[in-house]
Amino acid sequence: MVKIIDGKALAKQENEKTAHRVEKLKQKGIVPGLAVILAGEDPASLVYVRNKQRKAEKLGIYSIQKNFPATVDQATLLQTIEALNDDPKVHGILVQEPLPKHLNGQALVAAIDPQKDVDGFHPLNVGKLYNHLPGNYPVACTPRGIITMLDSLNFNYVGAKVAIVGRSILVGRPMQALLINRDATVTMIGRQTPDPAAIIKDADLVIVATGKANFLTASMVKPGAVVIDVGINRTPEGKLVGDVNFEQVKAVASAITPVPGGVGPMTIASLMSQTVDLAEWSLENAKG
Ligand SMILES: NC(=O)C1=CN([C@@H]2O[C@H](COP(=O)(O)OP(=O)(O)OC[C@H]3O[C@@H](n4cnc5c(N)ncnc54)[C@H](OP(=O)(O)O)[C@@H]3O)[C@@H](O)[C@H]2O)C=CC1
Ligand SMILES: Nc1nc(=O)c2c([nH]1)NC[C@@H]1CN(c3ccc(C(=O)N[C@@H](CCC(=O)O)C(=O)O)cc3)C=[N+]21
Ligand SMILES: [Mg+2]
Repeated sequence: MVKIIDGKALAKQENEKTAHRVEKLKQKGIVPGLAVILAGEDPASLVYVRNKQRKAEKLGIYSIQKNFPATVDQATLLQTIEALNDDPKVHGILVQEPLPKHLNGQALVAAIDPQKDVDGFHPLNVGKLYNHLPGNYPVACTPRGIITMLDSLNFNYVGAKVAIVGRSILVGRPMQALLINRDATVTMIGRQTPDPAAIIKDADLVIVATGKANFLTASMVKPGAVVIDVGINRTPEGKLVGDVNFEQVKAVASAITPVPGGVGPMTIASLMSQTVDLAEWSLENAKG
């Protein structure tokens, strides 16, 4: 029997812990704060923004939303980031991806104080993760949430063959780092990869983050593999679907995440807990 990995239930568990940690910080006079910068109207970003606003409010996290039209210029966004870097009420800053093409997203992320980089996208934090350095630093929320899901299955990382489809800074690359740091053998797949089907068919764990509905079909998957679906796509009818043909693949996989109710809620839970991490670390730094 296939196990449907319940992202909503796992997220609820994590959110309860987060709410408790928020309470403890409040007793010390600190309210964890999260600032989100959005330029334009990417549909997946709008889903994300709506859900995390709601969750932050529920958990007692102070949240600020900075919305700009798609025509906003780089200097305005840089000024916004600098003001948030200097705002003591803000512990986490996030710039929504994707950004309109005329903007330099890398430069914006590099302008975020690395200690407020709640997405873990700043080059300093990416470098720490990639080098498997010890210590406290933020890591990308979606891969962090996926690790929580895999841990819940007692997934055996050591020696596991993993195929990751998609190589973005948001998902694929940090996912690769977290998995190689756990001694998995990871193959990255992009548009130019020759014979991706053969690589995927050999994998014990398949993680799909392409933004292409129905990318992964049953015949591509090794029987008993674990399948993680990161994709968020809207059908013409307005339904939310992932990158995996869920009905087909669940007949072959040993465990699979649904969309909605899989990776998405875990991403939000990771974002909330990491906002609290940053607030706690800033308190430790202030003491030390
Ligand atoms: N549920 C959640 O919490 C989150 C969901 N998402 C969703 O996940 C999806 C991916 O997002 P993101 O990582 O930002 O995506 P990007 O659009 O930045 O990257 C897509 C990646 O997929 C690869 N790709 C696309 N088509 C194919 C193909 N046919 N064969 C092989 N590789 C392909 C691209 O390859 P190449 O590099 O060669 O161009 C690229 O690396 C989106 O639907 C997004 O909305 C994203 C973040 C969080
Ligand atoms: N800097 C940055 N960091 C991100 O992590 C980031 C981003 N930009 N841009 C957009 C993508 C997309 N993303 C989602 C997170 C949660 C849901 C989510 O809550 N999904 C619910 C949707 C439920 C519903 O509302 O129907 C689910 O899958 O169950 C969706 C999408 C994060 N992203
Ligand atoms: Mg400053």
